[in-house]
Amino acid sequence: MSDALCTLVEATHGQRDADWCGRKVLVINEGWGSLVIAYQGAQLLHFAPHGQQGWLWTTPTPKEAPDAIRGGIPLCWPWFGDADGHEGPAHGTARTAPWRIDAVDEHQEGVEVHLSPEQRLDPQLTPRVVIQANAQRLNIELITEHTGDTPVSFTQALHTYLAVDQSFECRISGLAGARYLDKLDGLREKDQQGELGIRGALDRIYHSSRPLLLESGNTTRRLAKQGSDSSVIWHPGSALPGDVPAEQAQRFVCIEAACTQLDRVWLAPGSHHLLAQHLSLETRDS
Ligand SMILES: O=P(O)(O)OC[C@H]1O[C@H](O)[C@H](O)[C@@H](O)[C@@H]1O
Repeated sequence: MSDALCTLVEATHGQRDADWCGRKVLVINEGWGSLVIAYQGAQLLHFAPHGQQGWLWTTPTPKEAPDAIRGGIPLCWPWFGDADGHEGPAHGTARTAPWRIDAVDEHQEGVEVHLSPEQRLDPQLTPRVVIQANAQRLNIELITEHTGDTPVSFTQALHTYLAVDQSFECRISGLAGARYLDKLDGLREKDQQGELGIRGALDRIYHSSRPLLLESGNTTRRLAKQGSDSSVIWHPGSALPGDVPAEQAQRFVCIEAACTQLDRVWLAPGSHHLLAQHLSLETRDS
């Protein structure tokens, strides 16, 4: 966890709003653990069960608000990747928009937080987010309701940045045999041979709905998902974006639960779609 986020969490007992790098954030620090959510983009920036290191990575040097924050779980909505015929930035408008917190339901074992955008982000689609956290797991749901009149399709992602010891020593299992589009090779279609070891720059869209295991050092994390047939794996390698300091280059890997050009979501008026990612620690007998 970045020093500034760490200081915020340590200075919090219970729940409060605070400022992080010019952005309003909700900080919760309870017996079960801690989390930090930015009102910008409904972006979860930090989650840790009590006594554990943070599970997510967030840059200590974000661009100025309201530019997108690199880290935690950015929402790519209502499109993933390039503007895809829309007018607007890569990965959509949700991650830079102001959101409001509709409810914080705290209980002995954990917390559930509900968020919705302050303004309409799409003419027909309305998103909301539910984050559930406790000492064992983190669940995030991005629910899209069709509140318009005509069928519409969209793409999206929960663009999760996982904190790791050494990016280029990580292994991701659960993708063996899956087809993928290699974004670093002109979107060529390829087959994953064996398990995936991250050893350099990687930008791939796997056609897969399976749960994945991320092994980093002595820790194995399980990432399951719902409502998603695309798993995006991304690390920039040595071509670091400007908001990633060199010493942080090996501290993260992105494993994204997505709906992409491989599995666009079609919604009829009055229907909804639920995209979810579930993170937990893998133990030997689980
Ligand atoms: O820099 P961003 O807009 O946050 O995008 C970061 C990355 O997100 C995804 O993982 C895409 O597959 C990548 O192509 C992109 O570079």
